[in-house]
Amino acid sequence: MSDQADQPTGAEIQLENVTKRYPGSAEPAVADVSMTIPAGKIVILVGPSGCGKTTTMRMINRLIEPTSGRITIGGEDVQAIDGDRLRRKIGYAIQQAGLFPHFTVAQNIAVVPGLLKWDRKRISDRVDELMDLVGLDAGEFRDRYPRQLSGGQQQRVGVARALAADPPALLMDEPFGAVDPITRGNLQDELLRLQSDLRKTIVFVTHDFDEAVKLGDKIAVLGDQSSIQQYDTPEAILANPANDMVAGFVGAGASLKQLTLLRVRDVSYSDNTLTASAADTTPAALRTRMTEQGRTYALVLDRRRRPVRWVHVRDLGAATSLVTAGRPVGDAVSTQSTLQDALEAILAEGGNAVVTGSRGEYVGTIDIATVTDTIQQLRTEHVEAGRGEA
Ligand SMILES: Nc1ncnc2c1ncn2[C@@H]1O[C@H](COP(=O)(O)OP(=O)(O)OP(=O)(O)O)[C@@H](O)[C@H]1O
Repeated sequence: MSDQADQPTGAEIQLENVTKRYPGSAEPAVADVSMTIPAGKIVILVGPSGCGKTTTMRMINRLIEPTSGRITIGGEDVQAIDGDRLRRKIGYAIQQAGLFPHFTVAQNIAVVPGLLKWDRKRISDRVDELMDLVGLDAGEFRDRYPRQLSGGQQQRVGVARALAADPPALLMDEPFGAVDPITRGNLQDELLRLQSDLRKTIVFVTHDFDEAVKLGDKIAVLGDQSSIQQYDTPEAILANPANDMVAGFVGAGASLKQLTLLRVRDVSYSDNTLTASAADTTPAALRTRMTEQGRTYALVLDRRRRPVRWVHVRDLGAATSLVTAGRPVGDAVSTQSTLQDALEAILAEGGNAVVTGSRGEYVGTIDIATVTDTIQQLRTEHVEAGRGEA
């Protein structure tokens, strides 16, 4: 949780009556859009294909020049900011990372610092610092080329590159659009973790409403020509879509989507599973403990208390070691995971999913009843909120 006293390092962005008319097009791509993007918040632009999300975003860093209207960052008109300063103020990350294929990871991250003519030592230190920040080992990845990285690793480099000059604002255009759903979930979690420290102003474009709900402090649902259909918190949009178009976007299962707003740490998961250390416990000793305590299942942990195997008491009679007894732990969730991720893990595991802490250590288990109770509670709150408004 971020401290209330934390000052955002981000700067407010304002769009005032911004219009973009591409040459030769009868209709503007973006028509008279005004919105305020608060400092230090993540604002998501979501809407159907072709509605003008990318055009709106790119006018902020002047990759596209508006036909009319005004855009300010930290109160300063972007038209008055020269190219170097604009790059220092606004980082940019795009789908498929957009890395230069013939540059190494380090050279890719160093692009903006290089343009800003930082000295070599400062650039090199910054590259190491950023790689660490986005969870890439500098020793291993610094000198690799983009093609030698997975999609998720490329996206991490893209985010590091966007952050290189420590800009107060970041523009992210479907940055996680091209990776598999699991990597995407991890990258989203990491962005939230980064943001809780960095508190940049982030404008994030996506097609995916679930991603918007998970990441956004506020969501702008856009219609044709970037017309703002609703601009509010995810909670408010899910609970009260402003019109049919927004309702269509929210789609079915609004209460399930609310599971992306809650984290495992917010609910009361249980921590009374019987655990045993694989290194120090024999199968026979564990069996005795389980029988004494009337337990059917136990969780085997490694030396660092990370969950490794589920064992049924029946598995232990013939087992020679806890390292191989029972079955491996499948999908685990962390305390930072959303309840939606937890639900998926519970379904995949067919019962309880293990909850781990920040170093992967066992902290508890979560089951389907915890999730259904939470959905029930959210429903009741909404019904009451709806009555309050009527
Ligand atoms: N360079 C251009 N010249 C002419 N028209 C353009 C140009 N770029 C975009 N457009 C048009 O402007 C409209 C908005 O495009 P934009 O890329 O901003 O939408 P988007 O919401 O980001 O779409 P998507 O989600 O498919 O990426 C579309 O109708 C598109 O065809």
